[in-house]
Amino acid sequence: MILECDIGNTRCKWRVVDGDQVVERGSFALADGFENLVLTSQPKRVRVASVVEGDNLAGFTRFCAERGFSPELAHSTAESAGVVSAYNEAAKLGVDRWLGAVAGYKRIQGAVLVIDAGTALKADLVSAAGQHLGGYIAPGIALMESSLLAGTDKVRFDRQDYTAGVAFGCATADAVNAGMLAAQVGAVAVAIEEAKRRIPEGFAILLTGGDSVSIYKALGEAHEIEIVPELVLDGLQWLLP
Ligand SMILES: Nc1ncnc2c1ncn2[C@@H]1O[C@H](COP(=O)(O)OP(=O)(O)O)[C@@H](O)[C@H]1O
Ligand SMILES: CC(C)(COP(=O)(O)O)[C@@H](O)C(=O)NCCC(=O)O
Ligand SMILES: [K+]
Repeated sequence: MILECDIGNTRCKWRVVDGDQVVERGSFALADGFENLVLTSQPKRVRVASVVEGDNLAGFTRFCAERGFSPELAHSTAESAGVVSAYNEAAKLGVDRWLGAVAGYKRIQGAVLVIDAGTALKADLVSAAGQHLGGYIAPGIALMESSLLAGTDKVRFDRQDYTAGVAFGCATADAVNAGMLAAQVGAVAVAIEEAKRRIPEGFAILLTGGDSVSIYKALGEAHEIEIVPELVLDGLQWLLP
């Protein structure tokens, strides 16, 4: 059995796999600490994707040390499992993006656009030949909200008090939430247009990350998109076989 962890800037998503069976899974906010990762199974290996480091990984290091785990950390490389990085400095590509690109390419076995809506909104395009063609990094919904709050005096509202969707808002909460969602959906729509320009023959679109469902709903039915909640975790088997 293997414990797999996807440690993002906001949340840790984890599961224990036994071959291709998922034995247990969970997620928690990083700020709440790794005492929230409660295992009932006894994994022998730990594979990790982390985009945080230093003090922010201290809780995870302690979690592993207390259980005698020697975690194996995935890294972005110039080539993995038939996918070639677009980055000149391949190690600088976020490992979550690299895992998503590799897992997406393996899943589709062809050209794929991977959208990951987490702390940041990411897009990554891979060609049918496995060439990564680069991508986007933009603030995600929660980062947009915190930057609006930090940079203004009067954008203040009750977090609960809004209607979901991109309809024009007639109160601050609605205007902000619709505007942020529109920005996400707009970036995804432009990513799809840019991907069409690069790969006119066509490509699959995969969507993952904590905000994937709200973006999926707001995108409408113009695009055929598959939501794959654990795409980053799926990539670990290819980088750390
Ligand atoms: N249960 C939840 N707790 C916190 N955030 C959630 C939850 N479900 C969805 N979200 C949304 O998902 C985002 C985090 O997505 P995620 O893919 O886990 O990010 P990251 O990998 O960057 O930590 C949050 O900003 C929030 O908008
Ligand atoms: C862009 C990211 C911050 C996204 O992190 P996340 O939203 O998953 O928490 C992460 O992929 C990262 O740290 N990337 C390094 C820069 C790059 O990919 O070019
Ligand atoms: K992530």
